[in-house]
Amino acid sequence: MRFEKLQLRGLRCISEASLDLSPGFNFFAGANGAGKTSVLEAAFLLSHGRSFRSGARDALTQRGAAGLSLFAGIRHDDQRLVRLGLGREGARWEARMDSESVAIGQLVRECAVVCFEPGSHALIAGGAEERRRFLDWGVFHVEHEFLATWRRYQRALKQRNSLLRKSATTEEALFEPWEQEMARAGALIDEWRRRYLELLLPHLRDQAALFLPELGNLELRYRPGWTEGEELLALLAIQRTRDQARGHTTSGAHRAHWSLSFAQAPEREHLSRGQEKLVALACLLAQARLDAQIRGEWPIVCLDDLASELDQAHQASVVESLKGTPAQVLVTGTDTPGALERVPARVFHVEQGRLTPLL
Ligand SMILES: Nc1ncnc2c1ncn2[C@@H]1O[C@H](COP(=O)(O)OP(=O)(O)OP(=O)(O)O)[C@@H](O)[C@H]1O
Repeated sequence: MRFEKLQLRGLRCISEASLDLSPGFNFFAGANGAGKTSVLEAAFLLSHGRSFRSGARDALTQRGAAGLSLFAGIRHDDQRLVRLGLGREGARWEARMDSESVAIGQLVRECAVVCFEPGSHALIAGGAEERRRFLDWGVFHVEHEFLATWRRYQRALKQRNSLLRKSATTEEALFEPWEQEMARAGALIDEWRRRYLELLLPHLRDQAALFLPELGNLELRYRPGWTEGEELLALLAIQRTRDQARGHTTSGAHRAHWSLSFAQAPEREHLSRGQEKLVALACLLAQARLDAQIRGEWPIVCLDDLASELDQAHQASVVESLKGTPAQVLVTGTDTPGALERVPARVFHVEQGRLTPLL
């Protein structure tokens, strides 16, 4: 899939921009603070319903503007054109698809963007939640029932946590309905996550061998969030008193985690910061390849500030590996990365929130 058109209004320093994008490489060049990352942020908002930057959502809307609005014309590989809109006024978000009002989940399903940006190394260096989010975004795009199941699970978890805090007893009749729901939904989520990671692993190994051959064989470890082989329902009942003392549910799909290790770097601490970034990039591109394999079309790939994140050899190998695919790629940088000089790209000059196509 690709953005044919991307329009931004009132996003950070961008008052108004309308971009006709190339189906291949697009490069956004400009000085620090010019607004390059904001373009990728717009793509990410449409595909995730949130920004990749931390901080208040209010900061997304241009200072002094009443709201922000994003519009994308997405051309799928089967030539279907879908018009997506996402707007925010005050604290309220509104999503539209082909002029109809839709839930954000529906918008996000239509738009798949994989984004490598300076914060991406948190996927490796950060906590389990970052990796769970990455995993769940992938599962969400391939398992249609995932979102509804995940919401059911979250609702039951919230209810159980609230009972743990408010109730003086751990009475079966109070807890059991929510625990049943957590166990049912949790088993499905676990099954989908396992299946997804199994499919992801060969792509991960290929990408890691390309970017980090010196680290040797890659292994993936997954834990469901409760003792392997035990029934979640039984475990929740046993752990009620302990959970009550802690004030929250300590086992379940919300505690799942996965990690990677390499023959030459068995622990995360054995990786340099640059290697962490490369492993994160390998994960993201593996996810893009798996998405393409399952859904039959490549997601859009965004690479923020590529030249300052990776050394030249790795920049070249990223560009080289994407050049051979039908992916639309959006890259930003203060200067054109050497690797991009050898591929045809549409270039946009970005200056103080204004975007001008150059080629
Ligand atoms: N709510 C806002 N209203 C107006 N301007 C904002 C708002 N939030 C951020 N900005 C400004 O918008 C710009 C954001 O730029 P962005 O992060 O997209 O720049 P960039 O070109 O990627 O920069 P760098 O190369 O430094 O990463 C900055 O100049 C910032 O000060």
